[in-house]
Amino acid sequence: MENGHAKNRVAVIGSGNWGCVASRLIASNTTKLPSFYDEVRMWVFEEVLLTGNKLSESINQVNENCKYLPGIKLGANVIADPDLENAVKDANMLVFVTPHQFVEGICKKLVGKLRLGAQAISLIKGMEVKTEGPCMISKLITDILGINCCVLMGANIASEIAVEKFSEATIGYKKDKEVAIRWAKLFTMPYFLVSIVEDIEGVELCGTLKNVVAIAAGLVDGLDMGNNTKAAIMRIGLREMCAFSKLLFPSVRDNTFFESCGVADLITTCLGGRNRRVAEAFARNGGKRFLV
Ligand SMILES: NC(=O)C1=CN([C@@H]2O[C@H](COP(=O)(O)OP(=O)(O)OC[C@H]3O[C@@H](n4cnc5c(N)ncnc54)[C@H](O)[C@@H]3O)[C@@H](O)[C@H]2O)C=CC1
Ligand SMILES: O=C(CO)COP(=O)(O)O
Repeated sequence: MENGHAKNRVAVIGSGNWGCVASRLIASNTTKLPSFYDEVRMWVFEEVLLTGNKLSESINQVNENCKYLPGIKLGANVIADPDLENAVKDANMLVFVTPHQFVEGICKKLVGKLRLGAQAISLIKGMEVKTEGPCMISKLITDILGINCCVLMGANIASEIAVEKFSEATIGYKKDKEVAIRWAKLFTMPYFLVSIVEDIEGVELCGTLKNVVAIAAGLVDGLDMGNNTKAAIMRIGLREMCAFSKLLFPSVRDNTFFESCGVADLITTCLGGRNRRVAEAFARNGGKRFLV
């Protein structure tokens, strides 16, 4: 019990590289925090592995996601569940961490299936671009499901956090600070420090737009243009991220760009992210498509 409230139960929607690492972080904390049930249900988009086994069954057998995060134990209290409705039905704290293009479909399947008073957080870096204009993923979740949704973004290359190398993250929230603090408690570890800022749009736009800059940085690498050019791309990119964010949401704060979600995520993704790697490979391949 915390402040007279019932215990919290967490479900994670997504089980890719970051989804598994986030589940591992959360599961480590739920066993220590009395205000949370230990068990963390992790929804798995079911796939059949080359061995013929189902991914969800394999995760539960070896406590590892051999496809998206091989070699890392998730914690015995992480239960993989391929049934979306079953995975979320008892949870009051929902963590969305899938590639952005699947969120709308997932949310539509969950309408009317959630616990009353459920809260969400999105770890998804991306946005939906609709004919009416761009729509942030947290807003999509709120609009479809009618629930409050925070965001967690930051310099968070999942494979590094999986082996407990130090990093920071930023939670963006709208008005409800108490809920943001509850999310921060759930994610914080000695090697994963989380701050909260009341600028949900700023935080989420940082996590989305830095990917565009990282693609440019990867092209610079692929064309062997050097570190000075890459630094210039990052500096100009950060300035453009800030200007574009304020054009979309005038409430976005300058300080947000100095949090982990801003300049730090921009740097780590331009150095080591998958967006950078794909762009470098594209440039080295003479600008032609290639198989990964
Ligand atoms: N990997 C990383 O280092 C980080 C990733 N992120 C963000 O987290 C989000 C999720 O990325 P990852 O966990 O890395 O995923 P991933 O890129 O490792 O894996 C893709 C996931 O999508 C699932 N999937 C495939 N088809 C699907 C469908 N039709 N419906 C639903 N799910 C389907 C796969 O089963 C797999 O779980 C993305 O928005 C990414 O930008 C954020 C921070 C770090
Ligand atoms: O968001 C990330 C690090 O914070 C990971 O970026 P990539 O998806 O480009 O690997």
